[in-house]
Amino acid sequence: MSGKEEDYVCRRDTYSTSSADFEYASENEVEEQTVQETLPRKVRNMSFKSTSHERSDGSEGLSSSPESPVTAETQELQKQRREMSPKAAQEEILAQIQRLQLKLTELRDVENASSVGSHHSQLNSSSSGYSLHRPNLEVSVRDTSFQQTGTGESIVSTNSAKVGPKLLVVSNRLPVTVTKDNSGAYHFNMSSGGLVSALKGVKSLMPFLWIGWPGTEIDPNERDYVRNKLREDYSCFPVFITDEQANLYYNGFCNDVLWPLFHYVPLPIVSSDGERKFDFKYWQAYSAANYRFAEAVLQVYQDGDYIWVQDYHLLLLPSLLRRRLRDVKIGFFLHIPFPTSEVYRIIPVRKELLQGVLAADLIGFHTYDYARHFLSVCTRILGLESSPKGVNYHSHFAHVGIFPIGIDPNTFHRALEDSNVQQRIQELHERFMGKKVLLGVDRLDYIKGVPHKLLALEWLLTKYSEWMHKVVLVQIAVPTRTEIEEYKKLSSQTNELVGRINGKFGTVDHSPIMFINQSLVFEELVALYTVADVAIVSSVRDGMNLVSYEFVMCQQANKGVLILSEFAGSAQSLSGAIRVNPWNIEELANAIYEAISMPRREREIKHWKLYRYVTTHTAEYWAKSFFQELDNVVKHRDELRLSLPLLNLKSVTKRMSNARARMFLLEYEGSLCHPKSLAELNNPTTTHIKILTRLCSDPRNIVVIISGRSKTILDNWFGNYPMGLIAENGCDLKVNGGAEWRCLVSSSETEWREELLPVLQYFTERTPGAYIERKKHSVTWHFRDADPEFGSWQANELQLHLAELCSNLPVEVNSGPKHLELRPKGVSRSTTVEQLFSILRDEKRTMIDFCFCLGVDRSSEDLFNLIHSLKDKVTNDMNFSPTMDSICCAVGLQSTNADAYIQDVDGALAAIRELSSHTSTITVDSHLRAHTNALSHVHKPRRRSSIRNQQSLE
Ligand SMILES: O=P(O)(O)OC[C@H]1O[C@H](O[C@H]2O[C@H](CO)[C@@H](O)[C@H](O)[C@H]2O)[C@H](O)[C@@H](O)[C@@H]1O
Ligand SMILES: O=c1ccn([C@@H]2O[C@H](COP(=O)(O)OP(=O)(O)O)[C@@H](O)[C@H]2O)c(=O)[nH]1
Repeated sequence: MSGKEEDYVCRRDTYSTSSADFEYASENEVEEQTVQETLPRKVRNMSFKSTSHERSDGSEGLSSSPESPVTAETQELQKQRREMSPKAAQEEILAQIQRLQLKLTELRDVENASSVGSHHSQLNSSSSGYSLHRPNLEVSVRDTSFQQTGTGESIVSTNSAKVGPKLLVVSNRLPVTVTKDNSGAYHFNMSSGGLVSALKGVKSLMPFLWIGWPGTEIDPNERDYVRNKLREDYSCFPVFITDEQANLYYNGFCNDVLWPLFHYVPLPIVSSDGERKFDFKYWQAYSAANYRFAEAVLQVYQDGDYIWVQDYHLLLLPSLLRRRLRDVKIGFFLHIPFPTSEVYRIIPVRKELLQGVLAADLIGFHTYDYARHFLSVCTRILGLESSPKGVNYHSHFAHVGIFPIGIDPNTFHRALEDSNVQQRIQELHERFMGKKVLLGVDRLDYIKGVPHKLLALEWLLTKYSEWMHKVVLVQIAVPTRTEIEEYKKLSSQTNELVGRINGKFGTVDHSPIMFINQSLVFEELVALYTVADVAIVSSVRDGMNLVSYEFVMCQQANKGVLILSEFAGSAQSLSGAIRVNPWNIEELANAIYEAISMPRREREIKHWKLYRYVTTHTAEYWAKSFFQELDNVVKHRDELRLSLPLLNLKSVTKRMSNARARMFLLEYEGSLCHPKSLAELNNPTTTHIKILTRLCSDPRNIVVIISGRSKTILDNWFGNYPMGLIAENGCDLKVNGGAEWRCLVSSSETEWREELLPVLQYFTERTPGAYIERKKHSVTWHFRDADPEFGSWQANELQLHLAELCSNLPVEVNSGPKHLELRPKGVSRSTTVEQLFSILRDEKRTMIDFCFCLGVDRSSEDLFNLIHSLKDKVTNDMNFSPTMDSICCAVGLQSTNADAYIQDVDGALAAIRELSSHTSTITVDSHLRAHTNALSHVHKPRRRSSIRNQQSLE
């Protein structure tokens, strides 16, 4: 196992995973590996595909699949069973049954897997964050009912009838807190949090199930009871996590790594105990916990269900689900800020997290800024093209949307009508008579800016001393995450400040700060919201901040003023607030002064503005908008898939086998290998040569490689093999097997170079990372290695300049992925392919009756069009059989003229491999020997993996 694999595979004593799901290989590694090589050793040795996992506790987990799945463990297990209690032994047997059941499913799945999806999904499980393939657990997840075992854990039944689709909401915590008292009895308390009320509206649309952690470790023997109770009484489905695991995952990774960084708080490199702050054990626990959640979802998922994943605790979950359920509808909502790329890039596992969430169909944020940062991060960190609508990643479009959450106004209306609340309001009015009440309601979290608020009060009381005995700050500081060092520090710092200010400005009759370091019951909170004159939200970052909304709901009578930090998400919606920068203590103090001195009329106007917003943009509205958008994007996705299906290899090979002369037009960079700006980095690997030479070895096949590189480079790469070559995107052509290149550029004018090169040079000097590739006929300006945003921006500028300059020159500007190309007018890949066909005709070669064309999505449109048009006129052309068949296949899902698509480069390579295996292999060995010799000149120094591949071939 490589060091990399070790990093991602969780410790066996807590949770072990096969690396098929958690392995992240670099592009180069993947490119050089064969399908078999990319699979972990354990899986490679098996006669069937496995994506399964094994947990040491043996419960619920998907099993791993050793070489002899049933017998290898048997002796050891039997021995263990003899030593176990009867109950534990029964549980063990049941877990075994479940494992076998899943294995059966996998075997059936493999049997059915014949499309390219299933082939290249094996490649993809390591090459990308997620891959699209058929659900391995399709049979087992079809059912939502559980068979009671009577003794241990439930096992999943496979045979119940399917009901209509349901919504599965997945969040870290269930809305029900489960506790166990000293007598061993369980208690279930439903919370009335924001998400609970938000989802009320969606509940009316379809059946609903909430999946999450019950907040405590549940004894395995009692899990069935807890699960059934939650399911029946609360529509909840628990994800069981041990306390140790929860500590590492929730406190360690979620709240001590992701939370601070997403809120712009830098990570210290070491904690106070001298441990690394970002420790891989936290990441492993996070991955393992996400995997646990995926298992739980798969147990209750049925085809057609919608899955809505909530928040930063579960960033990996969309990809874990997508791997198993290709067509699943997944929404993801981030409740906290998404930071700028300069902060996000600090996270050591930044790519993995992005790849995880990008498998969702819709990713929602509270504000435009968060969405903008996310898109920018996708471009900068993963090098993906993004638009305001979303990001395309491995042929899956992740839509991005802005959905500011709200609250449930009715909850507050009802509370305010409650006579107990009214009585409490009365009491508080009397208690604070003659004073202005400032209110702060925060968890005692460093993001909430509580010290900022206290310092501002201190400033106010110093500067406007007339208010010294007339204002009181009621600060609710709900203890939170008290095990974490930073929270402990904040708590003592806050206590000190409160003591100092109360000591400085307090009297026997009056303390300026009433500090309540505990959570309040809802009724008390509503009463406080109602009597307050000013609410101060001074967060230094806050995803949204619901407190600001709740205060507004309770201020219909008083028309109090809201002071709101511009760093809270709600500041972007609540324009009736006084918006402040909490870091500017004086500004905050002045805002408090302005608020307590504000005339009623002005307060009324501001309040109505706020009230209108809060009562229309409710939690229910938020949930419904998100859900409707999810439904729309998924419908659109499915329509697109229908119009451009995934390449069906079985059908291609069948159609190919009927043909006597086949043409394979294969674009090289972008289709068969990941594009790089420097040609030297894109040498074909041994795997490429092996596959392509095998394809060429069949006398019925004509293989043509198409590239933008020069003929010298193509000769270096492929010159030793009987392939046709098209260089400089059509400028030079070498017909299969021939030694000579034909030049297809008619104009010999080259003066344009002198005129245009200085312009390219000018932009290159001003675009770090950009470079000019000069070729015989054409020139390419590459910006792949430049800053993605700046590079695109410069490319647009350059294109405008060039377009103007080229209008009277025999050259045209073509824009391609991460490059601009200056090519003589009238020459293109399609014109050259057309020429090739006519050369073949003139040379009276066999009539082509099958053509397979592979190209990168949009940039190959002209080629696909040509093939379609040639196909249309086959009957008039002697070069084609009257029955010529053709398939245009795009690598990527954006092409409009292709007949089918392949997800990515790895999939394309796997597909060509498959096609090559349907050819004669008589001459493959001699070609390979030639390649090995050729490589010894081309590949210096050799990369480790290419040497390894070569050795395995030799
Ligand atoms: O205590 P936790 O379980 O770790 O959760 C912390 C809080 O998370 C949620 O707040 C976040 O979402 C809110 C609604 O979208 C948003 O207003 C806030 O800015 C986010 O931090 C949750 O709503 C809180 O109850 C939790 O305390
Ligand atoms: O004693 C308290 C104080 C606050 N809250 C609730 O906690 C939530 C805080 O949400 P917000 O979005 O403002 O901040 P978060 O704590 O989620 O970061 C609000 O709904 C408050 O009503 C509560 O339940 N008990």
